[in-house]
Formats: sequence, C-alpha cells, structure tokens
Amino acid sequence: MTLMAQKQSVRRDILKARRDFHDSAAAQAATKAACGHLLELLAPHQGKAIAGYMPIRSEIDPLAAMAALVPHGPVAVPVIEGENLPLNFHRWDHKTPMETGQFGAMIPIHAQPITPQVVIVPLVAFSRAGHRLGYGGGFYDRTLARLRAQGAVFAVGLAYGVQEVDSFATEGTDQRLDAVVTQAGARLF
Ligand SMILES: Nc1nc2c(c(=O)[nH]1)N(C=O)[C@@H](CNc1ccc(C(=O)N[C@@H](CCC(=O)O)C(=O)O)cc1)CN2
Ligand SMILES: Nc1ncnc2c1ncn2[C@@H]1O[C@H](COP(=O)(O)OP(=O)(O)OP(=O)(O)O)[C@@H](O)[C@H]1O
Repeated sequence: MTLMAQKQSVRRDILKARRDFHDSAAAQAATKAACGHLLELLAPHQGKAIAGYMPIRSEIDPLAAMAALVPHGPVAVPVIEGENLPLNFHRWDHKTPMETGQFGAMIPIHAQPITPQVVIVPLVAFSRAGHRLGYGGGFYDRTLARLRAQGAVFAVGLAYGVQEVDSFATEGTDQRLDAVVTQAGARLF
C-alpha cells in the first residue's frame, strides 16, 4: 500500500468514529471538558496571538475556548489562499461578520491578517507520537512549516479521544503537534 493509501484508510476509519461520537449524547460534555483543558493548557500563553478554527462537519467545537481567549489577545481563524499554499489567519471575535469559505468553514468577510504564535489545529486523527492527519490538503503541514520557519509557534491539536490511533505512516512534510487536548486532558509531546 502506498503512503497516501495508508493515510486514506486511517482517515476513513477515524472519520466514521469521529462522526459516531459527535452524534452521540456524550459529545456535548466532551466538548466542554476539552475546551476547559485547552484553556488551562493555554493559560501561560495568554495575550499571544492565537489561531482557532470554525468547526466543520463532526470536528470538535473550539468556539467556547476561543471566546474565552478573546479578551486576552488577538484570536484568528484560518483562511485558504489557494491550493498548495499555506493558510492565512484573519482576526475573529464573536461579533465578526462571517461568510462561508472554501470547503465550508466560515471566514471573516473583512480580512485582518494575524501571524499566530499559538495554533489550535483541527484534525481527523492523531497518533501517540503526536503526528496528525487532516483532510489531506496538506494545508496545516504547509502552514506550520512556514510559521515554524519564522519563529516559535505552539501547535495544539484539539480532538475527541476516539480520534487517537497508535501510529500511522508519515512523510517528511508532516508537522508534529506540540500537544493534543481531548476531553481526557492535555498531552504534551
Ligand atoms: N474547521 C476547519 N477549518 C479549516 C480546515 C479544517 O481542517 N477544519 N482546513 C484544513 O486544511 C482548511 C480547509 N481545508 C479543507 C480541505 C479539504 C477538506 C475536504 O473536505 N476534503 C475532501 C476531499 C477533497 C478532495 O480530495 O477532493 C474530503 O475530506 O471529503 C476540508 C477542508 C482551512 N479551514
Ligand atoms: N510543506 C509542504 N510542502 C510541499 N508539500 C507538502 C507540504 N506539506 C504537505 N505537503 C503535501 O501535501 C499533501 C497532503 O498532505 P497530508 O496527507 O499530510 O495532508 P493532511 O495533513 O491530512 O492535511 P492538512 O494539513 O490540510 O490537515 C501531501 O502530498 C504532502 O506531501
């Protein structure tokens, strides 16, 4: 099996598990618990520019944590600039007028670009070693590579516990996470 086919097979299995959990009665409490753990983990980073994301499909919803961070410093959300390009981040708060962006995630109508020092990363699957798999566009891999080339960045994956896998095949461009937060707590890598 090629590397891409192996990743695709993990994506398919974990997306089903994520969807099932997201649709279950346990999802709401898990989201609340994970947002609490995320805020605790990010307390030492308060005041830094922080990128979150607008959830799509069965992704865990980070908005409660993002809203709590807004009074402390700039919060931003990802915006696609084009295929094979890193993401940009535009400033967000709960009053920002939004429109639907590519692939369905909401983006601010008026762009206020931000360079984040902390990135809350959406993901499909994560491994015990701190690797992540997204939807396969390579957007976050390119984005974290660029941010890390520019300076220190703390990348924290946010996920339901069911998205963990022992390991999966990786390639050189796969960017590791610094931490993952689930409803069970935060893990540093
Ligand atoms: N909430 C959220 N916002 C985000 C991302 C994300 O993963 N989550 N992104 C992170 O990159 C970017 C959006 N990128 C995305 C890229 C692909 C697909 C997607 O659904 N892909 C198809 C397969 C596409 C194809 O290969 O033709 C799929 O999974 O069905 C979704 C989002 C920016 N914003
Ligand atoms: N920095 C990079 N430069 C060039 N190509 C890259 C880079 N990062 C990733 N890629 C390529 O992008 C493609 C998709 O990568 P991958 O399958 O790891 O995406 P993903 O991590 O699931 O997606 P995302 O990062 O958007 O969540 C792969 O072909 C990979 O080689």
